[in-house]
Formats: sequence, C-alpha cells, structure tokens
Amino acid sequence: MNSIVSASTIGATSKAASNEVVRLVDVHRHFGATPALDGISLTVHGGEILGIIGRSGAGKSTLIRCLNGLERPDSGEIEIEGRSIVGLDEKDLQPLRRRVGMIFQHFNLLSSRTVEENVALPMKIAGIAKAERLTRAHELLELVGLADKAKTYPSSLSGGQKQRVGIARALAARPALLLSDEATSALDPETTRSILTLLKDINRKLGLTIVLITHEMEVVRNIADRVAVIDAGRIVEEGQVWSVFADPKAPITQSLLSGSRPQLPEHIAARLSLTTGGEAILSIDMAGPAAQGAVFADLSAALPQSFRLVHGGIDHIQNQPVARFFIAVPTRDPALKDKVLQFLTARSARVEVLGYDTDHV
Ligand SMILES: Nc1ncnc2c1ncn2[C@@H]1O[C@H](COP(=O)(O)OP(=O)(O)OP(=O)(O)O)[C@@H](O)[C@H]1O
Repeated sequence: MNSIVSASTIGATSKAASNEVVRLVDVHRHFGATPALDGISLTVHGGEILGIIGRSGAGKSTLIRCLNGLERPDSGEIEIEGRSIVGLDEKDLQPLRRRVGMIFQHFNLLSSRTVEENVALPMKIAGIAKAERLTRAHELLELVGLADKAKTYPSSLSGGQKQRVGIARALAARPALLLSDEATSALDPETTRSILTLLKDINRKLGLTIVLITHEMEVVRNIADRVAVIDAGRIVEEGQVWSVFADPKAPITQSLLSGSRPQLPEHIAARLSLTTGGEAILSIDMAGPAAQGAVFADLSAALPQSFRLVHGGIDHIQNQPVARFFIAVPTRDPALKDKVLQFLTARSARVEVLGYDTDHV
C-alpha cells in the first residue's frame, strides 16, 4: 500500500484531540411506535476513531443517517464541527454533507465511470475545475494504493479494491468526518484487515475523524479508539476499547464479545453444579497494569498446589494486556478457595466462582 501523502497535500481537516467534531444530545427518532433512536447522546473528538456496535435493528443505520443529514431526528441536537444541523434545509445541508464523507458496505461505485472518474465525481459536483480534480483524484488513488487502476472500471476490481476507491472518493471533498457503514462486512477477513489498516493509516496521517458502525467486535478491536454499544436505540455502554473488552458491563456487550474473549470450554461448563465438591471453577479477568505481573507464579508460590489452569489467554488491545483465565481450585481444603480469591482480588483481578466440577476430584 502506498500511502505516503501528507495531510497538507490531501487537505483533510486536522483537529486537536479536544475538538468536538460530532455532538449528539438526547436524539430521538421514532418510526411509528418503534424508537429507532431513544435518547442518544454522544461526542466524537477530532482525530479519534469511534466504533458504534450493535445487533441488527439496534439503530446504527438511523444514527449514521442522522449524522449526514439524510434522516432528521424527532427531537434532540446534532452538531457537526460545532454547527447545529437539525434545523437546516436541504440547501444549507449541502456544504455540511461535503464535510462528511461516507463509505458503504456495497461500495456504491458508478459502474459506467472509470475509477478516477468515480473519485473525481464529488469534486465535479462541487464545481472544481477538471485539471484540479484529476490531480487530486490521482493523489487520493495513490493514498489508497490504486494509482495504477485509474483508467479501469469498477467491474475489473476486487471487493477490497472497490472499497479503496470508495475511500478515495469519500476523501475527495476534504471531509472533517468519515462515516463507515459496515464498510468491511462484504469482505473476507484478510481484505477486511487491509481495509482497516488503510483507514487507521489515513486517520493517523490526515488526523481524520472516523465513525464506523459495525456488528463485528473484531472490527472495533482492530481499529477503534473508543466504542459505543447501541441496543434498542440507546447507548448502553461506552469507553476505551481495551477497557470495554476487559470488563464488558452490559449483557449485550458481553454477548457481542463472547466470540472475542476466552470462554469456559463447553464440556466443562455443562458439568458445573452449584453444589460444593470436586473443584471450584473460577474466572479471572485482569487488564492494564494488573495483568502485567507474574500473578500465577506468585499465587503458586504463596499457596502451593492451590489451582490448576483450565483455559484462557492474554490479548493485547491498544497496547494494553487484557487477560482472561479459568482456573480450578480443589475443594478438599474448604478454606483454599477463599484464600485464592483474596490473593487475586488483592492483585486487582476480577474473580468469579462459576460453579463446581464435581466430576473432577
Ligand atoms: N424507514 C423506516 N421505517 C420504519 N422503521 C424503520 C425505518 N428505518 C429503521 N426502522 C426501524 O428502526 C429500528 C432501527 O433500525 P436501523 O436500520 O437503524 O438498525 P440497524 O442497527 O442499522 O440494523 P441493521 O444492522 O440490520 O442494518 C429497527 O427496528 C427498524 O425496523
């Protein structure tokens, strides 16, 4: 990928991290009796990548359509770069739409236009002279690694290449904000990773603010700085990605994360009982500084033969260790489990007794 193009060349807005590019306050949007958005308040700062995740029907598309003015809320405030867009008519919305670029799941390229014409189209609509828009289209195609495809048609491109053209086109009008609507959902895992890497690269180089909606936690994990979880039109959880992965609070977040975090193997979970006996099965969650020490070596030294490792691992998200383990503690010494619990909680671990595996004596 060739992406060595400076922010000044491309001309994206680079904002200080404290600047608010998006602000939503108590936004409501109903369709009949269905509350698609039920009081959404959200802030996106300049230069950050916010992932908005939720299940089908949670309200993600409605939210993103409100952000680019395609949908009007019933009530609440929406500001883009400090300017309220709620009361704007179509004519006044046009300059705002140029501040907001968008990429789509199915790319939405014009098949009758070449790649460079697709990228140049928003500039043509904005009345930019032909020579200037072609120069810029080439800079953008270089940014997304497709300079050699300028004269080809979208039908000859792979899905990943089409999305790169979509990204170049979205950047054509020098947006302050890029909205990504399930932009990698139609791509295979490897192409998804390359598109996410490109978006992160553009975010870093141009300081471009990105809001992406997705139903995949892996997308959030790979690219976002912060995550907001939406369910039934409400933000139910919000925070830095590593801390939400480490300690998901809302049931919907726990469920969305179930494929991304170690889970107790099913055959053991199926045997668990509430009756004390055999081994107690404990889950242990540690993150950040708490996950950096030699916790298990220290536990072993302090309480020899007090546990055996059952399952788990350490992930690294935003350069922070996020650990989740399952251990088995024998119950033949009735006080042992509490000693282990005490030891681990003193080390800032979150520990839960899941039940007893009485088959394992
Ligand atoms: N134009 C509409 N008319 C009626 N109901 C709508 C309309 N748009 C959305 N809804 C309803 O609002 C709720 C939120 O829909 P929305 O499309 O925003 O969810 P979503 O999270 O984007 O779902 P998906 O991931 O399946 O696209 C759903 O119950 C949906 O049926």
